[in-house]
Amino acid sequence: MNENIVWHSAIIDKQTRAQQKGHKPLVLWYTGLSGSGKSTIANAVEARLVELGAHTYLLDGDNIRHGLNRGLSFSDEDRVENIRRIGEVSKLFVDAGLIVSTAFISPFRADRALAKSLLQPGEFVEVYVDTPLEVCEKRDPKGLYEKARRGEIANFTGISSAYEAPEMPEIHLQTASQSIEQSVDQVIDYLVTQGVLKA
Ligand SMILES: Nc1ncnc2c1ncn2[C@@H]1O[C@H](COP(=O)(O)OS(=O)(=O)O)[C@@H](OP(=O)(O)O)[C@H]1O
Ligand SMILES: Nc1ncnc2c1ncn2[C@@H]1O[C@H](COP(=O)(O)OP(=O)(O)O)[C@@H](O)[C@H]1O
Repeated sequence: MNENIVWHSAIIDKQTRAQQKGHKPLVLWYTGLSGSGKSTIANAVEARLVELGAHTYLLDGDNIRHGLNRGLSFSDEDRVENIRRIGEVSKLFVDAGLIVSTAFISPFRADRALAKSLLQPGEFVEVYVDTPLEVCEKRDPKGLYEKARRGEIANFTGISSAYEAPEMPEIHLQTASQSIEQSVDQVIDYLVTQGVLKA
């Protein structure tokens, strides 16, 4: 880091912005295999949050890889960098007072821990979208599992690249046995219980 770059404190801080918005800022960090339901659930939760008057922003893996993280591959090294940047961007959006949702596979525990370490206690809510590989593969919404099985995609998560499941997620969604609506309710209930939102 350049020693001539000095951190500048702002007059308007996170607390002030949170007060203005009427809810606590935090990140809902969805993690799970491709096709587990991260985007679907994160979008549905965000829609519910907006109905409840919350100020939100959604960072979605596929979209971010078209812009900010264009050029990063699916090697372990590039996934680490992908998630490091998303952690930093999430921190900025939390600082802006928003309820941020991130929908990335984020397969490695150490990288999720790094993202968590950038935030204050309670601001990083790990949402494990726990869907067995067989179910994801059956859904195969983008046809990627079929391609990966044919050997047309290298380093595919769950097949030829590792996924390290969360050990103590704040929210555990089991989409093989619960509907999208039930998952949305579970996330919203958690936020109400934690005093992030008013019921
Ligand atoms: N090799 C390989 N492995 C896994 N996923 C692949 C791969 N190649 C492309 N895709 C598509 O990219 C999406 C995952 O991107 P992420 O940025 O979330 O991945 S990661 O967090 O860096 O591991 C993932 O999107 P989701 O299905 O929404 O998870 C896939 O559509
Ligand atoms: N109970 C469920 N919860 C979440 N998604 C489900 C469920 N049942 C079926 N699906 C479908 O599974 C697919 C999940 O895809 P997506 O949300 O893109 O996952 P991801 O972002 O994790 O890759 C969607 O087509 C969704 O409609």
